[in-house]
Amino acid sequence: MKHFAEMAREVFPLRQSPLVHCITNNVTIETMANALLYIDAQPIMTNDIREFPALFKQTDSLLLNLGSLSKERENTLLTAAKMAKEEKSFVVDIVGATSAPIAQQLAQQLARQKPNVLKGNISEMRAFCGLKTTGKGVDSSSSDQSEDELEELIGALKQQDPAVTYLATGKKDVIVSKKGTWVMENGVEELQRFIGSGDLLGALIAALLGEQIDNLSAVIFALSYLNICGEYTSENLGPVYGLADFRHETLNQLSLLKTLNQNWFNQTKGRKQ
Ligand SMILES: Nc1ncnc2c1ncn2[C@@H]1O[C@H](COP(=O)(O)OP(=O)(O)O)[C@@H](O)[C@H]1O
Ligand SMILES: Cc1ncsc1CCOP(=O)(O)O
Ligand SMILES: [Mg+2]
Repeated sequence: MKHFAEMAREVFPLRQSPLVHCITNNVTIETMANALLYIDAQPIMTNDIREFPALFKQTDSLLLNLGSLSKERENTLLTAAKMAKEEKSFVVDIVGATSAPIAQQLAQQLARQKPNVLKGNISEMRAFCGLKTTGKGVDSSSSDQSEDELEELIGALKQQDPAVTYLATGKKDVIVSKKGTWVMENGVEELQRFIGSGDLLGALIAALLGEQIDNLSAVIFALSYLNICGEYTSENLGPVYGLADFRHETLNQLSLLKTLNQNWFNQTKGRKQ
């Protein structure tokens, strides 16, 4: 992790205020837009494909999130991915691939457009690889996260297109890229108990790609930053707190940690396999 530790101080605060175009679900769209502002990026949430040619000239990266899909958004996501292919950095977040066969199929189609990063929670990523999963709805299950299941997932991700960097989130997070495999261990359990933590992570990765940070580093820094914000929150809120306060304070930390503790990356726990 030494290489990343040296780089970390250069990453946050962001210098270029990247404009991130997000095509995303209706549930977490506002949380995602604010999270981008809190880390000094700029969001634009546009679904209208007529706007894309002009918009693509301005944006630095693109996020495609498959949650709360509709036929119209499916078309929008495919159009954007085809335009982005080899032209613009983009992240695909396969929300719902565990439970919705159409999202699962769309995830495969979008993967063929070679996103920089394809992510989901561990159950969604198991579904993407064709492995059995006990995940339901948009959440992962704990039984998909045993050491054996994680090893199986890592093996399956290594069989996927090596042009793409893969992130599977959960208690432990798995990153598979052509540069190697990492297992990361930051975060607190409450992060999976507010809606949008996974979604905003996808947007943070896209923001770092928009700063021309390489795929693997963008994943490691965005993931570690969010999870360490969650850890700070849990430590600072006291022994008893409600989940709404946890959510609020974690979002606050997104805006604070980068300036209050420039050595935040030293708290990263993880290893290359
Ligand atoms: N049990 C957990 N312990 C620590 N961190 C977690 C846990 N579950 C999820 N996280 C973290 O919360 C964030 C969102 O992950 P997850 O809940 O898996 O995504 P999603 O919202 O897409 O289902 C990630 O940064 C992940 O590392
Ligand atoms: C509840 C819900 N339903 C469709 S999308 C969505 C939000 C999912 O957010 P996340 O993937 O960050 O948990
Ligand atoms: Mg979630």
